[in-house]
Amino acid sequence: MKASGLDSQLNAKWARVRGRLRSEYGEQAYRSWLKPLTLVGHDNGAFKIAVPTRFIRDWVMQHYSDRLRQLLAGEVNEFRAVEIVVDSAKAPADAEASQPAYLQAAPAAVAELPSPGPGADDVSAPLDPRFTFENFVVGKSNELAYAAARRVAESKTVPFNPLFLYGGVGLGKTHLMHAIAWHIKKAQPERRVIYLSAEKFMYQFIRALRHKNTMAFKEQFRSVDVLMIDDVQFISGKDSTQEEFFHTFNALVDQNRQVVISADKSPSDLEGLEERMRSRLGWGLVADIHPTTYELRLGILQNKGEQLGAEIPPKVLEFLAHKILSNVRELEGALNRIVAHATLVGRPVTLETTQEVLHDLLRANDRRVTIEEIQRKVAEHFNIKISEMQSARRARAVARPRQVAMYLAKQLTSRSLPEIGRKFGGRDHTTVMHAVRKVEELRSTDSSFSEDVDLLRRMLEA
Ligand SMILES: Nc1ncnc2c1ncn2[C@@H]1O[C@H](COP(=O)(O)OP(=O)(O)OP(=O)(O)O)[C@@H](O)[C@H]1O
Repeated sequence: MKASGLDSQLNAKWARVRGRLRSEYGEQAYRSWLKPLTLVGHDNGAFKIAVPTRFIRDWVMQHYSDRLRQLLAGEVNEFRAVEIVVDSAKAPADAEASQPAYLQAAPAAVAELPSPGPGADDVSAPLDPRFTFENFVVGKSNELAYAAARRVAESKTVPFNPLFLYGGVGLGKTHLMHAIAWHIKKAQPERRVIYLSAEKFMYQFIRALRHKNTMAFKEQFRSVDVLMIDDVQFISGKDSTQEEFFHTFNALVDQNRQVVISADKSPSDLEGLEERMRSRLGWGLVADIHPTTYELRLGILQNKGEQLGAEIPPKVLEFLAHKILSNVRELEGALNRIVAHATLVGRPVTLETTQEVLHDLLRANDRRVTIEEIQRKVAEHFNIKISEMQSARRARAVARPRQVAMYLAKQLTSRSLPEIGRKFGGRDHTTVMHAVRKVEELRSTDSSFSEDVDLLRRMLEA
């Protein structure tokens, strides 16, 4: 296979394919996953493409390889196959400087900072023993965050820096951070890990200022191998703490120490944060946790039910997964309540007792949103006529918003697929199912689309 000196015609075709991927998947997905692809060989329709890490290869194979194949086949008549290989030396040379930090080769020197002072463990908040990878249920909405967290925990070097996890309340950010800490403590006990909330970071900093021992404060943080700060939105707007955090962050990243951050919004949406800070936070891997799907909620309930060792009829679990959509914390709370009640009164858990015990929670979770409201908001947002929600037109400009509305109807109401289909011009339930899948797929590959959908959801839930 010819590995170098690809002819200019082929290079132009490859550039076109990359351009298409970029416009189809959006800037963020492109920068994170597709830009690192380098065409290294071509032989009679067989393409060889190099990526710098195994993680990227697996992700590309899973999410983009079909489209990549289609695009290459569209460019080259004799197209036969595409092979993706890992070659760390093949990170695109011209892009080195502008690449996300996690794609750049890790500097060899990691021992320039002094060894951790005795106080490093004091600042770290206690870890919840239940928050491990083993206890984390993975679904579509959290698979990227999970994979990235695992990668950080298992890697001996720094795969991406920082890892920025974000998502709504109670969706598992803290759980994943603790899981990283537990894993590192077990597998690499020599590495010093600090985990704390941004609030606690702020408190420690202010205390150090008051006691005039900011040097010791700085030392504590700057001498760790892995620093994890939870709920970083709390330091936005607090200028001096933000400044200190920024210095600490930079010092650690420059020394190739791992930083993991969580927040309720993406770096670009965090308010009250300085621009340089915002941009630096987004340099590594930004992984969002979406609201849960029904399948994930059911999986979590089954898992948790087993842990509790309680006999809970599957119907009850399905009922809860349908009804409690707010977040995982509330879902767990509901399960604990019905199990506690059953134990106290010495009677088995049934659908009736569940409804009785949880009537307040169920009422709060009852869907107020109607399908009509969803259709109206979505039509407004995409600037199409509301009648297009029922129309038979298939042009993408109307079909996509319609699919988004179907998806939201499934997420935000307790209507069945056939019922939803009927409200969209008498469509079949398989059409609704297809729409839901399509939107989920697009959400995982196109961050701006995903943000649009989240925005609509928030507006409808408000
Ligand atoms: N995928 C999951 N599998 C199992 N448990 C989960 C999952 N996601 C969340 N949980 C559980 O839900 C609860 C809330 O999660 P967690 O505290 O990590 O949320 P969070 O995103 O950090 O929320 P907050 O924004 O309030 O800090 C925890 O008990 C956690 O174990």
